[in-house]
Amino acid sequence: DESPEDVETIDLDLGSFKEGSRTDAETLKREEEAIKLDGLSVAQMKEVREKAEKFTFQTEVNRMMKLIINSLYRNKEIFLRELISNASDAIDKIRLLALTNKGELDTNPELNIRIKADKENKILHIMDSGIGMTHQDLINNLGTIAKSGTADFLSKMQDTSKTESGQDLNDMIGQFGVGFYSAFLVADRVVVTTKHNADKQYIWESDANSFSIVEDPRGDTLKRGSIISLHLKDEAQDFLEEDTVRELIRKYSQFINFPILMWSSKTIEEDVPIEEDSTTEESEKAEDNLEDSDDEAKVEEESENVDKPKTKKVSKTVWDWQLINDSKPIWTRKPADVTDDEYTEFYKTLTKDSSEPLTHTHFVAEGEVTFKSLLYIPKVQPSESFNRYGTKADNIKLYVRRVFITDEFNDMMPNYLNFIRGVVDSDDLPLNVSRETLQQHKLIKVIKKKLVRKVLDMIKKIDKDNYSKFWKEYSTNIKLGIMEDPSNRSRLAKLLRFQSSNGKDLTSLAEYVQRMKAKQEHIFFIAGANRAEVEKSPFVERLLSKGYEVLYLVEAVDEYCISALPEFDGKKFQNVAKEGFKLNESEKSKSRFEELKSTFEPLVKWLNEVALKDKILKAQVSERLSNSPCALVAGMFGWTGNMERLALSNAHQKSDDPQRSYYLNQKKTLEINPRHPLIRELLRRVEADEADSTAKDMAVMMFRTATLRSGFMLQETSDFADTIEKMMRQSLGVPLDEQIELDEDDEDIAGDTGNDEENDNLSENKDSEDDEVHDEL
Ligand SMILES: Nc1ncnc2c1ncn2[C@@H]1O[C@H](COP(=O)(O)OP(=O)(O)OP(=O)(O)O)[C@@H](O)[C@H]1O
Repeated sequence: DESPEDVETIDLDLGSFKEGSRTDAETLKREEEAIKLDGLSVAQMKEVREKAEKFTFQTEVNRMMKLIINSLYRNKEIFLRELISNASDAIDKIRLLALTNKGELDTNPELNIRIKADKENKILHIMDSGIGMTHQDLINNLGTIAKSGTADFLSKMQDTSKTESGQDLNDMIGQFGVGFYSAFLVADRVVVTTKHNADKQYIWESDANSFSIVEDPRGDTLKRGSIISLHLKDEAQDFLEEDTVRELIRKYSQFINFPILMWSSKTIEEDVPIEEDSTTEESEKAEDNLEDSDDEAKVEEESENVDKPKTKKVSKTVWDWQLINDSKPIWTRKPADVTDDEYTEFYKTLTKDSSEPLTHTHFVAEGEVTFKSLLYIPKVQPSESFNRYGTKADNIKLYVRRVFITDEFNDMMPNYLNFIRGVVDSDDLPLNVSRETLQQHKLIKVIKKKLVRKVLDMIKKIDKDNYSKFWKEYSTNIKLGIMEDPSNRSRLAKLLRFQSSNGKDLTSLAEYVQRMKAKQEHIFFIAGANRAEVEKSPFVERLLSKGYEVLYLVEAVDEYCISALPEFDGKKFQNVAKEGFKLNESEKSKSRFEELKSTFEPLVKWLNEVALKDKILKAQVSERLSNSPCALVAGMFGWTGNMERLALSNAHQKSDDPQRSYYLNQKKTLEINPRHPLIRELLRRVEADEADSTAKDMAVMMFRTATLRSGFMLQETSDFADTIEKMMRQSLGVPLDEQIELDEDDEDIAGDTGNDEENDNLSENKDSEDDEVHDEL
């Protein structure tokens, strides 16, 4: 329903800028004044400083300032990215307000960001016509840290003792951006002049130790917006150079959606009339306009037409606001016109990630709602992502008709896809409603649904090499998706990869199905802690020896994930550690199996009714075992040993949770291997004498080893150990009744064998069992 080629080009209707259009002398003058704070007379300046209210920074800000000021951070240039990004946010804010109250823009209808270097005074000014700050905003925003990003930054700093080394700090400054305060990377004094529609114009000033605020004695010169004026440190003078600044804007801020203008000089050629007798005067005048001495003045005589006044061409330097960026949003451009580099650079600006993305998709969706979108998959997701799973993530920016609305609709993506970064822009959503109303809008639901489809599509298209990188990073997300998003289950299932008995490489389910044997009906899998364990599990023995492929599910989430997946490509899944296992074999082997079943009927009956009566759900002859004598099989809806292990290690589960104890105490089926000599011997003994006590002991022993081998937790460990020790006595020829030698000193505590200490944490009904131990010994 959508082809990227259809992305149409739309011009920004707000905030567009035509070079050379800013010639209005009065506006320029106003800006000049505002920019030149230092242009205040000495007397004015003194008065301003005396009147100013003094403030101290919040402790956290102080700490951050110290870190920033003293940092050896090399990449100081990011300050410009941060300030431009703040300026852009401020313009976004006023534009958003203007959607519901048009009058807000009247105070200053032009929306742009301007940069001006004042070489003489060593000040770099960053101006915006954004929302501005009220007196209270200045205190709140530029004196405290509110945003989570910065708070995270500080807490990380605290966590890492290594930060003294500088290296980690470097990484962190880069990663977190640190916002406004990064101004102090390059400036020792920062002055913010600002005008908000709801307040007067103020001057905020700080030397990084404290700050002051005062009403601007010049009154309202800005009309609306802010100027951040950086008094550059000696070592940061390079940021006054036009070329340096222009390069930085291109590098970090080329995708800002508002015009960024720079006060720049350029050399133009001008025709200047030559008046016979005033030539010298003219060239002097031209000379006056030239700021640089290397400008040449060329004179061309116009010889042909004598009637026309003679002119000469003069190159001169003129200053004007020059547009630096292409503020047409990248997602509104045709994909064919956007280079890979541009996609990467946009991603970096969007995310502050320093590496390139794994992949992206750029599309326009049509139908019930039309929208354009550009989505990315980062190479890695933050390591703490799963700890914050399900909490809000502001990774998708929503625009309506190129106007930034919010990145706080935190459910634009389902939880399992909240690593996706990008933008969505629709013309079909209403602009003049509150965000809350918008969030409930029915079209938002449609957009969300389509976004998920497009993301899954993008993932499907990742090539083989990159897919393994993707899988390494995001496999758990996809598996959680299977559990959480039934409507996309089959799409997600195609993305799954598992280890398998087929080889070392991961396999997709489709590949598994292709390799299935002719009569094989099920996709076989076993779940466990790791490959080595599941490979040796009794449950896979016979399958493997008969050449069936078994999927090895060795991640914690795997077994839950597959339980949520009823089938793939019409094939049901069979957990080989659970009941219901059948091999679809030839008639001959079927009848042989029936024979075995009847042969072993007496043993099965005896196990069920005598030897293991209270321990197992039932005993039965196994189809799956080949080397092990027996195995313990979970019920169709019960927990396998793997599930049990996971449930017990899950810190969130309470030990008195009724569901948990229900599962833990569920009895399992004991499967016996009719081909195994131990089982055959047991059958022989039981047939000879149902009351054979050794046979009974051995049956209990087999049940317990099967419990362990099948990955379950053994409840009666102490008893188990005692039985083994008893068998050890027998093998070594030590009489069962031979007593433990006692030290003379120990005699008074002879009753205490010390046994319980070893088994303390394992034994559930320790007391009663210890009593038994004493009796036997
Ligand atoms: N040019 C500006 N115009 C209006 N308000 C601004 C401007 N610059 C900063 N602010 C205000 O100061 C606040 C603090 O800015 P800062 O850059 O430290 O953090 P942030 O932008 O909120 O977070 P981050 O930079 O981590 O995205 C901003 O949230 C904003 O309210």
